[in-house]
Amino acid sequence: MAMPSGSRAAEPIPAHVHRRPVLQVLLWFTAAFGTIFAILNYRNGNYGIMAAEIVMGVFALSLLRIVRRTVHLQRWILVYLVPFFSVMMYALTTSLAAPTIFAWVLLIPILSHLLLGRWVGGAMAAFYMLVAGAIFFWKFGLDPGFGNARSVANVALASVCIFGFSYVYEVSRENAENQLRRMALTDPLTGLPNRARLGEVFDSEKARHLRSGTPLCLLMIDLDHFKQVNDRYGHDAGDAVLCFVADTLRERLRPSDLACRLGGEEFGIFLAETESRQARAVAEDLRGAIAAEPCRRADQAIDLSMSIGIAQLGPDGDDLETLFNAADQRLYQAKIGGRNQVVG
Ligand SMILES: Nc1nc2c(ncn2[C@@H]2O[C@H](COP(=O)(O)OP(=O)(O)OP(=O)(O)O)[C@@H](O)[C@H]2O)c(=O)[nH]1
Repeated sequence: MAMPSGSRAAEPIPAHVHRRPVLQVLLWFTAAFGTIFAILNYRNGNYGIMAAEIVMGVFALSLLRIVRRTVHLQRWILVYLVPFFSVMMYALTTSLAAPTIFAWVLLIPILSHLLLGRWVGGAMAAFYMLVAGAIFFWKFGLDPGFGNARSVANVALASVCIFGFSYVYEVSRENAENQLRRMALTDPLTGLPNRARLGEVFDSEKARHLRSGTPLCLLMIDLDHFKQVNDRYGHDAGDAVLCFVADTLRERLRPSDLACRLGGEEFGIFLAETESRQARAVAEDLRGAIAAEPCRRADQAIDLSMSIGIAQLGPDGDDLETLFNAADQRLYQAKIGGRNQVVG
C-alpha cells in the first residue's frame, strides 16, 4: 500500500508552452527594430510611421513584464498582434515605403500560426495578407515601372507557400502536442487516466464545488495482497489483473466519474456530485464486484479483493494533497481492519 507521502498531487500539464517565449522574442525584436526604423524614418522625414514605430516599441517593452507571468496569454497575444499587424499595414500605405518593405508581410503567417494556432492564427494571417496584397496592388499594380507580372506572381506564390508551410507545421505541432498530452495523462498498461490527469480534473471540480457547492468524493483503492498474485501467477497475470480491475471500474462508474490508476496496484476515483454517504455505496458496489468475480485468465481464476478509503472535498480537506492524505489514512485503516472493506 502506498504511504501518504506518495499521494502528492501532480502538476497540471500546460498547453502551448512555446507561445510565451515566441511572444517575448517578438516583443524584444519590436522594441529593437522599432528603434532602428524610427531613427531611419526620422532621417527620411517619414514622421507618421516613425511615431507609430516608437509607440509600438514602447508598447512592446511595457508588455514584456505582463507576458512573463500572465495566465491570459492568448488575450495578450491578440492585444499585441492586432496593433502590430495594423501598424505594418499602415507602413505599407505610406508614400515613402519602398516595395521591399512588403517582405515583412511574410512574417505574418509564421507569427500568427505560432502564436495563435491553426484556426485563429490562420484566419488572422489570411486577413492581413489579403489586406497587404490589396495595398500592394493599390500602390504598384498599375505602375509599369515596377517589375513585371512574373515578379509579382513570384512574391504572391512565395507568400502562399509560406502560409501553407506554417499552417501545416502548426497542424503537425498541435497533433504531436495533443498526442504527448494524451500519453502524459494516461496509464499505458490499463489505458485509464493517471495521477496527473486526476490533478487537472481536481482543479476544475474544485472550481465547480466553490461556485455551486456540488460535493465531490475521492476514493482510494488498493488491491489486497497483490504481491502474492505476482508471486503465485507471474507478473503478466498481475498486469492482467490490473487491466481487469480497470475494466470493472469503467463498467460500473458513471461517465461523469473519473477513475485513474495512481501507480502500482493503487487506483483513485473522483465521484462527481457525490457526498460521502453515497460514495460509500458506490465503493461497496465496486468492492463487492471485485470480490465476487475472479479474474479469469486461460485456466486460471485469480480471486481478488480490495480495500477502499473515502474522503470528501470540504469536510476532509480543500486541496488535493490533504484529500489524498485523508483517503489514504482511511485506506490504511481498511487494511489493518482486515482488508476487503470500505472506510469513509
Ligand atoms: N504485475 C504488476 N505488478 C506491479 C505493478 N506495479 C506494482 N506492482 C507490484 O505490486 C506489488 C505491491 O505489493 P505491496 O505494496 O506489498 O502490496 P500488497 O501485496 O498488495 O499488500 P497490501 O497492499 O498490504 O494488501 C509489488 O509486488 C509490486 O511489484 C505493475 O504494473 N504490474
